[in-house]
Amino acid sequence: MTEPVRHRPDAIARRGLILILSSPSGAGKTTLTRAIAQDGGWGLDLSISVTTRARRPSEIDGKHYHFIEREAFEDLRARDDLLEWAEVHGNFYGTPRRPVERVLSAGRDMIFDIDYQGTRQVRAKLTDDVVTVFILPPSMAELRQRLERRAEDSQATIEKRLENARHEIQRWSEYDYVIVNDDLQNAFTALQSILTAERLRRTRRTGLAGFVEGILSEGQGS
Ligand SMILES: Nc1ncnc2c1ncn2[C@@H]1O[C@H](COP(=O)(O)OP(=O)(O)OP(=O)(O)O)[C@@H](O)[C@H]1O
Ligand SMILES: Nc1nc2c(ncn2[C@@H]2O[C@H](COP(=O)(O)O)[C@@H](O)[C@H]2O)c(=O)[nH]1
Repeated sequence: MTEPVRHRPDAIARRGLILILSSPSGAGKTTLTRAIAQDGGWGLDLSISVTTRARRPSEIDGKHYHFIEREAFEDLRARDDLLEWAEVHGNFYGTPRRPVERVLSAGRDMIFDIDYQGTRQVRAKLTDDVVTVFILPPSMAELRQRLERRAEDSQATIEKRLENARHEIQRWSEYDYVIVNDDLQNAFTALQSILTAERLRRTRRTGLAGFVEGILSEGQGS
């Protein structure tokens, strides 16, 4: 008896995607971004931004951000080395272009933690391959508590970020998905579900036609 043919669904080729998380400061996007990127099972590359903001005590240069001077930021912009950039809370932030191009051309996925201005720019450039998620806090009071408990910014910076949060929260409707980060584990599960579903999208799976042909050709011409 001949062995039944076993097609391998995990080998179906697909285009890489960019998963963008945005939120007001303190809603938890960095926590969620890092949790899913550090879980090797998800095979996500994390985009490391450049910023002119001062490093927080817990941050490591090259891991959390590339901390650079304003002049170096202007040089990157002038050379078109940034995929997108924005001024947020009085500092400049940008996504280095080359790592993104490398990851996408290898058919892998990348996760970004960027604001709504950057999200608009990336979406305009890479329309089909961008999935956007907005993280909401359960309340303004909880947002304040999280920023104060995190204790990484001065009180003046926290007040400024809370003021900006009211403006940023109003961008929620520009996003494909919205997660309310009340319980962290629930929010993480929701994020994993979004990634799983988006990876299964027919339009992104360039190898699907070949896979179907393989199934249909079984037993033909033998
Ligand atoms: N569901 C949650 N419940 C309670 N605390 C949380 C939850 N999610 C995140 N936090 C905590 O809230 C704080 C802010 O989270 P995080 O730094 O991820 O926010 P952020 O949106 O990335 O903010 P920023 O834009 O300022 O970097 C952190 O101390 C984090 O541990
Ligand atoms: N447009 C971009 N926004 C970015 C980028 N990297 C981070 N950010 C956003 O800035 C604020 C503040 O971040 P923080 O680390 O200082 O708290 C937050 O909304 C980030 O998402 C970027 O490369 N481009």
